[in-house]
Amino acid sequence: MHVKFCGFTQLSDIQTAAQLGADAVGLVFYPPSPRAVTIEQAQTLSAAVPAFVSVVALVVNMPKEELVKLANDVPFDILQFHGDETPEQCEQLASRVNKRWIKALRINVEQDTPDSVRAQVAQFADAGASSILLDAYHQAAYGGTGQRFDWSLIPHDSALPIVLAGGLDAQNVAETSNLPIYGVDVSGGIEVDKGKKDAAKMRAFMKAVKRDRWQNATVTDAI
Ligand SMILES: O=C(O)c1ccccc1NCC(=O)[C@H](O)[C@H](O)COP(=O)(O)O
Repeated sequence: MHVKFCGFTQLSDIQTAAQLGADAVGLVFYPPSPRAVTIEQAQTLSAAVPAFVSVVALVVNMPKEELVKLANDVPFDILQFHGDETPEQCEQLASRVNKRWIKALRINVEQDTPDSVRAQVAQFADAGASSILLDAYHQAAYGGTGQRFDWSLIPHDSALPIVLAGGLDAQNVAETSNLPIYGVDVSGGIEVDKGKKDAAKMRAFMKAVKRDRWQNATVTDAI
Protein backbone atom coordinates (compact mmCIF):
# COMPACT_ATOMS: atom_id res chain seq x y z
CA MET A 1 0.00 0.00 0.00
CA HIS A 2 1.42 3.35 -1.06
CA VAL A 3 0.85 6.46 1.01
CA LYS A 4 0.47 10.05 -0.14
CA PHE A 5 0.20 12.81 2.42
CA CYS A 6 -1.31 15.96 0.93
CA GLY A 7 -1.63 19.67 1.68
CA PHE A 8 1.72 20.69 3.20
CA THR A 9 2.50 24.30 4.03
CA GLN A 10 5.16 23.84 6.75
CA LEU A 11 8.77 22.78 6.27
CA SER A 12 9.01 20.68 9.44
CA ASP A 13 5.82 18.81 8.50
CA ILE A 14 7.08 17.76 5.07
CA GLN A 15 10.41 16.67 6.58
CA THR A 16 8.56 14.56 9.15
CA ALA A 17 6.41 12.99 6.43
CA ALA A 18 9.50 11.95 4.48
CA GLN A 19 11.18 10.55 7.61
CA LEU A 20 8.08 8.52 8.36
CA GLY A 21 8.23 6.89 4.94
CA ALA A 22 5.51 8.63 2.95
CA ASP A 23 5.81 7.69 -0.73
CA ALA A 24 4.51 11.04 -1.94
CA VAL A 25 3.80 14.48 -0.55
CA GLY A 26 1.29 16.87 -2.11
CA LEU A 27 1.41 20.64 -2.51
CA VAL A 28 -1.85 22.46 -3.27
CA PHE A 29 -1.63 25.17 -5.96
CA TYR A 30 -5.22 26.34 -5.68
CA PRO A 31 -5.46 29.80 -4.09
CA PRO A 32 -8.97 29.38 -2.58
CA SER A 33 -7.75 26.39 -0.52
CA PRO A 34 -6.64 27.01 3.07
CA ARG A 35 -3.75 24.65 2.19
CA ALA A 36 -2.61 26.62 -0.86
CA VAL A 37 1.09 27.43 -1.18
CA THR A 38 2.84 30.15 -3.17
CA ILE A 39 5.60 29.39 -5.65
CA GLU A 40 8.16 30.61 -3.09
CA GLN A 41 6.77 28.39 -0.32
CA ALA A 42 6.66 25.44 -2.72
CA GLN A 43 10.31 25.93 -3.69
CA THR A 44 11.33 25.75 -0.03
CA LEU A 45 9.11 22.76 0.67
CA SER A 46 10.11 20.72 -2.38
CA ALA A 47 13.80 21.37 -1.74
CA ALA A 48 13.41 19.57 1.60
CA VAL A 49 12.03 16.37 0.04
CA PRO A 50 14.65 13.62 -0.23
CA ALA A 51 15.24 11.22 -3.11
CA PHE A 52 12.66 8.46 -3.58
CA VAL A 53 9.82 10.60 -2.22
CA SER A 54 7.64 12.05 -4.97
CA VAL A 55 6.47 15.65 -4.90
CA VAL A 56 2.94 15.95 -6.28
CA ALA A 57 1.67 19.32 -7.55
CA LEU A 58 -2.10 19.53 -7.15
CA VAL A 59 -3.88 21.93 -9.51
CA VAL A 60 -7.53 22.80 -10.06
CA ASN A 61 -8.50 24.03 -13.54
CA MET A 62 -5.18 25.83 -13.81
CA PRO A 63 -4.67 27.80 -17.06
CA LYS A 64 -1.84 26.60 -19.31
CA GLU A 65 0.37 29.68 -18.88
CA GLU A 66 0.17 29.39 -15.11
CA LEU A 67 1.00 25.69 -15.23
CA VAL A 68 4.02 26.31 -17.45
CA LYS A 69 5.29 28.89 -14.97
CA LEU A 70 4.67 26.50 -12.07
CA ALA A 71 6.59 23.71 -13.79
CA ASN A 72 9.46 26.07 -14.59
CA ASP A 73 9.69 27.46 -11.06
CA VAL A 74 9.03 24.47 -8.80
CA PRO A 75 10.68 21.04 -9.01
CA PHE A 76 7.94 18.41 -8.79
CA ASP A 77 7.48 14.87 -10.05
CA ILE A 78 3.80 14.34 -10.71
CA LEU A 79 0.85 16.56 -11.57
CA GLN A 80 -2.48 15.90 -9.89
CA PHE A 81 -5.46 17.35 -11.76
CA HIS A 82 -8.16 17.85 -9.13
CA GLY A 83 -10.69 20.01 -10.99
CA ASP A 84 -12.99 19.60 -13.98
CA GLU A 85 -10.20 18.85 -16.46
CA THR A 86 -11.19 16.51 -19.30
CA PRO A 87 -8.93 13.64 -20.41
CA GLU A 88 -7.89 15.69 -23.45
CA GLN A 89 -7.04 18.75 -21.35
CA CYS A 90 -5.00 16.66 -18.91
CA GLU A 91 -3.08 15.03 -21.74
CA GLN A 92 -2.32 18.36 -23.43
CA LEU A 93 -1.38 20.20 -20.25
CA ALA A 94 0.81 17.41 -18.90
CA SER A 95 2.63 16.93 -22.18
CA ARG A 96 3.21 20.70 -22.41
CA VAL A 97 5.16 20.57 -19.13
CA ASN A 98 6.47 17.03 -19.71
CA LYS A 99 5.14 15.55 -16.46
CA ARG A 100 3.50 12.31 -15.45
CA TRP A 101 0.01 12.92 -14.12
CA ILE A 102 -2.82 11.55 -12.09
CA LYS A 103 -6.47 12.62 -12.19
CA ALA A 104 -8.79 12.98 -9.24
CA LEU A 105 -12.35 11.83 -9.84
CA ARG A 106 -14.87 13.06 -7.30
CA ILE A 107 -17.35 10.31 -6.64
CA ASN A 108 -20.97 11.39 -6.37
CA VAL A 109 -22.85 8.64 -4.56
CA GLU A 110 -26.14 9.98 -5.96
CA GLN A 111 -25.03 9.42 -9.55
CA ASP A 112 -21.99 7.18 -9.84
CA THR A 113 -21.90 3.40 -10.12
CA PRO A 114 -18.87 1.08 -10.34
CA ASP A 115 -19.50 0.91 -14.10
CA SER A 116 -19.59 4.70 -14.52
CA VAL A 117 -16.41 5.05 -12.48
CA ARG A 118 -14.71 2.29 -14.50
CA ALA A 119 -15.69 4.04 -17.74
CA GLN A 120 -14.27 7.38 -16.56
CA VAL A 121 -11.05 5.70 -15.44
CA ALA A 122 -10.71 4.07 -18.87
CA GLN A 123 -10.95 7.48 -20.58
CA PHE A 124 -8.15 8.90 -18.44
CA ALA A 125 -6.10 5.74 -18.97
CA ASP A 126 -6.41 6.22 -22.73
CA ALA A 127 -5.24 9.82 -22.30
CA GLY A 128 -2.07 8.68 -20.52
CA ALA A 129 -2.80 9.06 -16.79
CA SER A 130 -0.49 7.14 -14.44
CA SER A 131 -3.10 6.64 -11.78
CA ILE A 132 -6.57 7.71 -10.65
CA LEU A 133 -7.36 9.23 -7.29
CA LEU A 134 -10.92 8.73 -6.08
CA ASP A 135 -12.21 11.37 -3.67
CA ALA A 136 -15.64 12.25 -2.31
CA TYR A 137 -17.81 14.63 -4.32
CA HIS A 138 -18.77 17.80 -2.47
CA GLN A 139 -20.90 20.50 -4.11
CA ALA A 140 -18.97 23.36 -2.50
CA ALA A 141 -15.35 22.14 -2.62
CA TYR A 142 -13.02 20.34 -4.99
CA GLY A 143 -11.25 18.35 -2.29
CA GLY A 144 -9.77 18.14 1.15
CA THR A 145 -13.27 17.94 2.65
CA GLY A 146 -12.63 15.11 5.10
CA GLN A 147 -15.60 13.22 3.65
CA ARG A 148 -15.72 9.57 2.71
CA PHE A 149 -17.70 8.15 -0.19
CA ASP A 150 -19.27 4.72 -0.57
CA TRP A 151 -16.25 2.48 -1.19
CA SER A 152 -18.39 -0.17 -2.87
CA LEU A 153 -18.30 2.20 -5.89
CA ILE A 154 -14.59 1.48 -6.41
CA PRO A 155 -14.35 -0.67 -9.56
CA HIS A 156 -12.51 -3.97 -9.22
CA ASP A 157 -11.11 -4.15 -12.73
CA SER A 158 -9.91 -0.60 -13.13
CA ALA A 159 -7.71 0.32 -16.11
CA LEU A 160 -5.42 2.29 -13.75
CA PRO A 161 -4.06 1.88 -10.21
CA ILE A 162 -6.47 3.57 -7.80
CA VAL A 163 -5.49 5.86 -4.95
CA LEU A 164 -8.25 6.25 -2.38
CA ALA A 165 -8.82 9.63 -0.71
CA GLY A 166 -11.49 11.26 1.39
CA GLY A 167 -11.91 11.19 5.14
CA LEU A 168 -9.11 8.74 5.91
CA ASP A 169 -7.27 8.72 9.23
CA ALA A 170 -5.24 6.38 11.42
CA GLN A 171 -8.41 4.90 12.91
CA ASN A 172 -10.16 3.94 9.68
CA VAL A 173 -7.35 3.32 7.17
CA ALA A 174 -7.11 -0.40 8.06
CA GLU A 175 -10.68 -0.76 6.73
CA THR A 176 -9.24 -0.16 3.23
CA SER A 177 -7.07 -3.27 3.33
CA ASN A 178 -9.35 -5.46 1.19
CA LEU A 179 -10.25 -2.79 -1.33
CA PRO A 180 -8.87 -2.96 -4.90
CA ILE A 181 -6.56 0.01 -4.41
CA TYR A 182 -2.91 0.82 -4.96
CA GLY A 183 -2.57 3.54 -2.36
CA VAL A 184 -4.20 5.96 0.04
CA ASP A 185 -4.15 9.76 0.22
CA VAL A 186 -4.88 11.79 3.33
CA SER A 187 -4.92 15.43 4.29
CA GLY A 188 -7.38 16.39 7.06
CA GLY A 189 -6.85 13.14 8.98
CA ILE A 190 -3.21 14.05 9.70
CA GLU A 191 -3.81 17.69 10.65
CA VAL A 192 -4.25 19.84 13.74
CA ASP A 193 -5.48 22.68 11.55
CA LYS A 194 -5.88 23.05 7.78
CA GLY A 195 -2.38 22.95 6.27
CA LYS A 196 -0.75 22.23 9.63
CA LYS A 197 0.10 18.56 9.99
CA ASP A 198 0.46 16.67 13.23
CA ALA A 199 3.53 14.45 13.63
CA ALA A 200 1.71 12.03 15.95
CA LYS A 201 -1.19 11.66 13.51
CA MET A 202 1.16 11.12 10.57
CA ARG A 203 3.07 8.50 12.55
CA ALA A 204 -0.12 6.74 13.66
CA PHE A 205 -1.37 6.72 10.05
CA MET A 206 1.86 5.17 8.74
CA LYS A 207 1.87 2.60 11.52
CA ALA A 208 -1.73 1.62 10.79
CA VAL A 209 -0.99 1.21 7.07
CA LYS A 210 2.25 -0.72 7.54
CA ARG A 211 0.89 -2.96 10.32
CA ASP A 212 -1.99 -3.91 8.13
CA ARG A 213 0.26 -4.32 5.08
CA TRP A 214 2.53 -6.81 6.80
CA GLN A 215 -0.28 -8.72 8.50
CA ASN A 216 -1.82 -9.33 5.07
CA ALA A 217 1.45 -9.91 3.23
CA THR A 218 2.02 -13.13 1.34
CA VAL A 219 5.50 -14.62 1.00
CA THR A 220 5.75 -13.16 -2.51
CA ASP A 221 4.78 -9.70 -1.29
CA ALA A 222 7.36 -9.83 1.45
CA ILE A 223 10.32 -10.57 -0.82
O1 LIG B 1 -6.80 20.05 0.27
C1 LIG B 1 -7.42 20.95 -0.29
O2 LIG B 1 -7.70 22.00 0.28
C2 LIG B 1 -7.87 20.78 -1.70
C3 LIG B 1 -8.47 21.84 -2.35
C4 LIG B 1 -8.90 21.70 -3.64
C5 LIG B 1 -8.73 20.51 -4.30
C6 LIG B 1 -8.14 19.44 -3.66
C7 LIG B 1 -7.71 19.56 -2.36
N1 LIG B 1 -7.15 18.47 -1.70
C8 LIG B 1 -7.08 17.23 -2.37
C9 LIG B 1 -6.37 16.11 -1.74
O3 LIG B 1 -5.54 15.49 -2.34
C10 LIG B 1 -6.80 15.63 -0.41
O4 LIG B 1 -5.74 14.93 0.12
C11 LIG B 1 -7.97 14.71 -0.58
O5 LIG B 1 -9.04 15.48 -1.05
C12 LIG B 1 -8.34 14.07 0.75
O6 LIG B 1 -8.61 15.04 1.72
P1 LIG B 1 -9.11 14.60 3.17
O7 LIG B 1 -10.50 14.10 3.02
O8 LIG B 1 -9.02 15.86 3.99
O9 LIG B 1 -8.15 13.55 3.64
